[in-house]
Amino acid sequence: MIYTITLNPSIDYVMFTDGFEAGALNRAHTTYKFAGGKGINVSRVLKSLNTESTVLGFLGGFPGQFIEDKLKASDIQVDCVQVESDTRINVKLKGASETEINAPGPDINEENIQQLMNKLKALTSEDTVVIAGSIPSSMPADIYAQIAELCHEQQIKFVVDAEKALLNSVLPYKPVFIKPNIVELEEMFNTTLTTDDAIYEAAKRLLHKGAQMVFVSMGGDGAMLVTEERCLKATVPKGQVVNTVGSGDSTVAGMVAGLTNGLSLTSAFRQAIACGTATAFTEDLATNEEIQEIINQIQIEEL
Ligand SMILES: Nc1ncnc2c1ncn2[C@@H]1O[C@H](COP(=O)(O)OP(=O)(O)O)[C@@H](O)[C@H]1O
Ligand SMILES: O=P(O)(O)OC[C@H]1O[C@](O)(COP(=O)(O)O)[C@@H](O)[C@@H]1O
Repeated sequence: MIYTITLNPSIDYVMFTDGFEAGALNRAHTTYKFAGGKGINVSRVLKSLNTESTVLGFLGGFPGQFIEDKLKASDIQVDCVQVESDTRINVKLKGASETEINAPGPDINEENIQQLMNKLKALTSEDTVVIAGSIPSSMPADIYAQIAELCHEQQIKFVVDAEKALLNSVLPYKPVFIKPNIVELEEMFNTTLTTDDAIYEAAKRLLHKGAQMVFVSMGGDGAMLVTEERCLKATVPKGQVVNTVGSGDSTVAGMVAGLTNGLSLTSAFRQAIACGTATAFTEDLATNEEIQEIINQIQIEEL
């Protein structure tokens, strides 16, 4: 079974305006409320790819209930720890450009953390864990390392999509892959990376620190997948970008589903990119139909 862990889920409140102006009264013409947070998005796209997963993490209050109801309505299994304070609501403003405001998240206490760790202790080498997204400020900064260490000890395959410090903390435990976007990769090395060679070299350094594969997503510029032996570069088709929220998570889902379902590395990577781009071109996360429509337009070259 695939388990996604979202330590800090969110309702994503997406507001489309005709032009967003800071400091002015803006009116939205269309709004959506989505069950969000990185691991949850991964589970939602896995479902579209006909791949089962269970959502783990913390949910609280009416936003937590909304998320649980939405996931269950989509026939996605949920086994979250219930917490006292409210799950956050993140605001995504769509005007001429995209503006996001992500909230810090609820209070999570030691008992809540233990409840989650106990669930993870039941997993085995047959399972895959995806840990993704920020941590509420009330949680210990080494929680990713703690989960990664547990996965390593129990031979559970695991994948990580999070910011710099969290990514760095899991490398010694050998994640199957990590997915920094290009900005996060630059932050990890405190430099700008403007050529394929520079991105490849940075990814290689993360392999040497313990990652089995590094998946660098680059928005409309596609992505690069670096392993010890191979370097694949994906180019995406041009299209109407509608809402890129969840694009990165969609790539993680496409890759995890591909690896789990026995696709070749190239096919898994192509599927991952198709998921990311199909999501960027639609309001919500991509459907299977939208992914299949685009998959043959994804170019993969071996560098
Ligand atoms: N403007 C875009 N045009 C086409 N595809 C996009 C665009 N933005 C994102 N994507 C797709 O989504 C993937 C992940 O996007 P990215 O912005 O790098 O991730 P994250 O959301 O983690 O920052 C990209 O590799 C690409 O496949
Ligand atoms: O946990 P973080 O880093 O605050 O990110 C949470 C946000 O990221 C998302 O999971 C989208 O992530 P991506 O656009 O990187 O795929 C939203 O659903 C959510 O609001």
